[in-house]
Amino acid sequence: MARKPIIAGNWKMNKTAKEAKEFAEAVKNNIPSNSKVDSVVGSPALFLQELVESANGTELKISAQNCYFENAGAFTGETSPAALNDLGVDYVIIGHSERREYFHETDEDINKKAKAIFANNMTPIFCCGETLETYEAGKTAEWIESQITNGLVGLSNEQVASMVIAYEPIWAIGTGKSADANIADDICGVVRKTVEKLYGKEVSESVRIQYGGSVKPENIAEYMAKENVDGALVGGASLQPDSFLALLEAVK
Ligand SMILES: O=C(CO)COP(=O)(O)O
Repeated sequence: MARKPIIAGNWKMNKTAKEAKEFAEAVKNNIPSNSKVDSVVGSPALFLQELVESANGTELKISAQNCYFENAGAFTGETSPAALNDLGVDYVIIGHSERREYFHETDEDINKKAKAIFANNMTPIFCCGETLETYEAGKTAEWIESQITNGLVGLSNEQVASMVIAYEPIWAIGTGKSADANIADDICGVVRKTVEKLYGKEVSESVRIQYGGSVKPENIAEYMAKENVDGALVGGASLQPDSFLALLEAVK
């Protein structure tokens, strides 16, 4: 079964409401309408409602960048997955290395979030990736295996088959130092093998795996040409409409 490419922008903590709206207006009707690629924008929670309304009926899908694992209650400052689903959000990015590092999220938290996202009919974009130290020590494969094993525990075959996993080496995020496409393919292959070991071949052939880390319009084609890379999770180069659209156009 051919996997449909998926390009997701991760705006991180950027833009104002006005800028977010301008982006959606500029992009939503210019997405290649051949359905060759799923196009997603990951926005701060503040602008999700505006973006969902603006993108309604178009090819542009909207993602949150995080959520909590409970639907409601005394959790000051958190975002409810039930409320995200109610807004019309389709995807939620979880386990980004910035959240793991600055907000101390553990594999266990991320696993609970994955379950809560599925329970609320949305799709997780589950991030994994290693530090430069782990990479240089030659321990990337075992690190990724452990993040996947712990992060996906208890999910059903059907859920894992339908989700998106983003491999983002921390040393390539926002550094301009992207991982070589062969390295990205190798580690995305480790992700797929790990999924196969845990959930079987049918699931591993369905799950979509993105590479992330200094992807831009000029280099995205190199990654997309690789067997195990089904898309990209893009930070800086997803912020401007022209650049975001160029990423989509580059997917053949
Ligand atoms: O962290 C990333 C996307 O989630 C990658 O960010 P950059 O594309 O800015 O390197």
